[in-house]
Amino acid sequence: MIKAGKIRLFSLDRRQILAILLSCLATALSLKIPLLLKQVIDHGKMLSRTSSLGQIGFCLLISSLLEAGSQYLLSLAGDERIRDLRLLLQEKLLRLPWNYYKENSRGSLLSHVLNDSSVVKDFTVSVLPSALVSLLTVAASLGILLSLDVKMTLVIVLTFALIASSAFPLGKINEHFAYQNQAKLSRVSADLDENLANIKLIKLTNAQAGVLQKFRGDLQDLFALSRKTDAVFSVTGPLQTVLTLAGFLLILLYGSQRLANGSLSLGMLSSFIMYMFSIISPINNLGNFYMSYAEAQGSLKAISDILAQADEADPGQELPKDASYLKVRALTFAYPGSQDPVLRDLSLDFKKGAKTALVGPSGAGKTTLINLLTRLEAGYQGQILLGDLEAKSCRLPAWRDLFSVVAQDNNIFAGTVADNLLFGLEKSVSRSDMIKALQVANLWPELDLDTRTGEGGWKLSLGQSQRLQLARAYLRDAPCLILDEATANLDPESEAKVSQAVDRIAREKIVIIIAHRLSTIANADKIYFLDQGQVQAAGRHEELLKQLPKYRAYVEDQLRPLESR
Ligand SMILES: Nc1ncnc2c1ncn2[C@@H]1O[C@H](COP(=O)(O)OP(=O)(O)OP(=O)(O)O)[C@@H](O)[C@H]1O
Repeated sequence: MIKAGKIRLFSLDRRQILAILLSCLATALSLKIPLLLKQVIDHGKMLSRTSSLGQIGFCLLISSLLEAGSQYLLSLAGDERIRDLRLLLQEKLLRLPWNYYKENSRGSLLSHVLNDSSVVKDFTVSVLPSALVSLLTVAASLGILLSLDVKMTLVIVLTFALIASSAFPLGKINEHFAYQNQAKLSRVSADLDENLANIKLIKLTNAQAGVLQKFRGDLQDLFALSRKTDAVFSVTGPLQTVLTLAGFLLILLYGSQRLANGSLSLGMLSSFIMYMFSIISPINNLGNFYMSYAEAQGSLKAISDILAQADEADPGQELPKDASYLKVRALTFAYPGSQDPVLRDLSLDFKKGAKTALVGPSGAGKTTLINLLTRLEAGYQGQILLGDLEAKSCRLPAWRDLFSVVAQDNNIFAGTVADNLLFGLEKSVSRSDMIKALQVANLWPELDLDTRTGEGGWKLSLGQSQRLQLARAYLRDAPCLILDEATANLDPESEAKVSQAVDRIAREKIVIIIAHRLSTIANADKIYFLDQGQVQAAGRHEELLKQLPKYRAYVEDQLRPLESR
């Protein structure tokens, strides 16, 4: 299992080392073949010829088997490596603060988890082992060649030095392209994700043409880059072939001259040519190594950047058993990078068995307050207290267990109604418990446990999706229920069903409602009227109507028909 901070490009596990050893053995056997061939050619005796041919066959067979074993082990190591890397990234992504997701697009994160991990895996389990084996192959071949004939060996080294020097500048160009390619691929992935996530908006605003144009632009950028890479590759291949052939001819010319003056046997020349061919591919591997290394370094950097991010703070203090009183004292908060606080010096009390409504115009800071209470946002001044315990000092999962949130935005995911009910629950829940939850939320028998909800709850009506969230909240049974009322108007029947469900689930709980509907506001035990990040007044609806003209104006504004606002 890979650990964060332990991802290195130059690290080999035991399985990879074994695979490299097998591959080296296979190479050693195959390097013996040209020598055996030399014997077959140079020694006329049939007996020696047959036994050498037999040995060649044996070497071929065993080296193929060893190579197959090595490949299997490396593939297995690769499969494990990519599984572990992706898991590590997903674990990390689940622990990062919520703010991180506001700054980084989902598409590029997807690209890091899927593509970059694959590049890193390829390097560590394929490129690196094969470069090591190549290096050993080249060194061993040159050793054998030197022992056979120094001058011929020097001609071969000279030839390959020539080939390598031509490949190096092309490798440098490719390295530059590899970096750009990763960045552009991540942008394409980000755009694609955004387009799919906003498909409804795209359709309703007829934005297909604009969206397609932007996406085409991204693809065109990627295409332009691929074209350059293709151009370099199309030169690299033939150039290497021509240079290799030229080298081959040089060796053949020099060899035939030596053959003519009797200083080299035909068998020796044949084995030299065979050795030359056997080191072409390892030398190419070594030539491409730097480019793959540069690409893998880019991917590793993207992965390491994610892994180096600080997790959500989780100090570790357990919660008191009595979770009946939530207090906010002198709370001030500004979003990161902003000097202007969106909440200023707020003090509020939320009690068990009471419905507290947060009311106020758009942008007043209601959602921000909820995000601070649930610790999605951090970095506030002042205090958020459960009893006498400060939120910041509590274990984060335990703190989040305090809340069930019924949100306006899409908190339903693709699956069945039952999948959605059970989401995040660790306790075992029977089918009859789930049906009870649907009944409490006024959803039974309207929806069945096996009804499919569609991506983001698209197959459900707004009222159904709210009631399904309420049913989930019922099963979760957290001490504090937070309701962000949908601004979209529900029809009176749905609204009545939702309010009945809330009343059933909210008994004996701290209930906090971001309230938009007059019926909810009027029904609340206490209302905090927020404006510009401050509590303007607190009390029951009738009291606030009398006390605060601004509140009265707000309520009248809420009641006025939309077209006259
Ligand atoms: N991530 C963010 N970064 C910077 N500013 C933000 C961020 N999220 C919200 N804000 C700002 O904080 C202020 C309060 O926003 P908030 O969403 O809490 O208001 P609200 O009362 O819930 O509004 P609404 O009723 O429209 O949902 C707004 O001015 C908003 O622009």
